[in-house]
Amino acid sequence: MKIDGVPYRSVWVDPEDGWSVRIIDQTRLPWAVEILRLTEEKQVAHAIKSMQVRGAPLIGAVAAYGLALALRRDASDAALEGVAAMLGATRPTAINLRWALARMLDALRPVPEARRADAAYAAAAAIAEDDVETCRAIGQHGLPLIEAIAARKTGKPVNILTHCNTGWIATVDFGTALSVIYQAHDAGIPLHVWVDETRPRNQGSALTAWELGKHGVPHTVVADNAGGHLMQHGEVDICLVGTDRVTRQGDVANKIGTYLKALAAHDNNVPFWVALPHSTLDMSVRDGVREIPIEERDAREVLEVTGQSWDGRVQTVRTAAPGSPGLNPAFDVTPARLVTGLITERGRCDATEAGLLGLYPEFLANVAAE
Ligand SMILES: CSC[C@H]1O[C@H](OP(=O)(O)O)[C@H](O)[C@@H]1O
Repeated sequence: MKIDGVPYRSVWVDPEDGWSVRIIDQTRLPWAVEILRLTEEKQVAHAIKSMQVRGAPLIGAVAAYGLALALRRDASDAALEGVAAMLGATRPTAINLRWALARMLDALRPVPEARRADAAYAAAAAIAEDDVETCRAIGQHGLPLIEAIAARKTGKPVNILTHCNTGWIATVDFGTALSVIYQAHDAGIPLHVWVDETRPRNQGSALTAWELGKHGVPHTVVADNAGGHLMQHGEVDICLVGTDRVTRQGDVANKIGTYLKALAAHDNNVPFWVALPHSTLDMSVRDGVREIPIEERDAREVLEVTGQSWDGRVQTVRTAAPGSPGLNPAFDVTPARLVTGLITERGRCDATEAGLLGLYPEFLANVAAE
């Protein structure tokens, strides 16, 4: 996607040296576009843990490049396995991280050490390119949903509510739920996006609002707790969100607060659609509420907030009463019964095992083997 007319991806190999890895530091957005140069796997691990890069598909792609960086220095079996395990432990909920590292290990274990680094860069690039094409396709398969609503609204904008950030900076490019929004906007469909601020890290107000503004998409930032009210008053035509892991029965792990939005949507008969690439599927898990590990982040993210002061300085201030403890679960799980449907790169389906197997029959073998 473009930043002020200049095309960017959210991760890339530096063309100057051909091996270091470039990322946009998302903790500096929307106040500054700062490009970081990563040269070793520890920097990649920090970037993922600190959310300099975040977003389920993106952290998988960046971890893949982190493994390639490590293998430049040490391509031994021990290094391969050890660095993959270290990077895989950075964040527990998004299955894309494990998916990408498993794909890298499958590709690299058979390769002789002398050729492993080159093979790792090729495998990481393949993951990145797969994500770009996958996210583009997600947008295409979601577009008919917006077109159908637009047809009923006779020229009035389609009102879409989204949670967290599922845009091009949550993926290698295009995004997932936002890929649908971008394609509908670019197709000339009048639309408006309610952007959940998405406490506590404000991925909505800081990242989604920034992305949509750069692309000229009409939007309004709202408090997370406003969504139910908007739905009660007919101000939301559809909810479109991303996900960090979808289980075999269609349960959806996503940013904390998604479950509450889904409950409000269900109560107000608002369609609740979830966009995901194949790398977000976890067919090894059935009951998401019981089985998906929920990342618990530093409570300071809840007790404090980072923003820009009137004199332009980016500061972090405490908003909670001094001395009060906090709790910071970063994700929740929306049961499949609250999900209207899933939008994937292969098409749309019900949030059910049958729906997913219809789009991904290759997983049938796994299920049958159980
Ligand atoms: C395109 S999926 C993005 C997904 O990841 C986000 O989590 P985080 O910002 O903590 O990495 C959020 O759950 C989004 O829906």
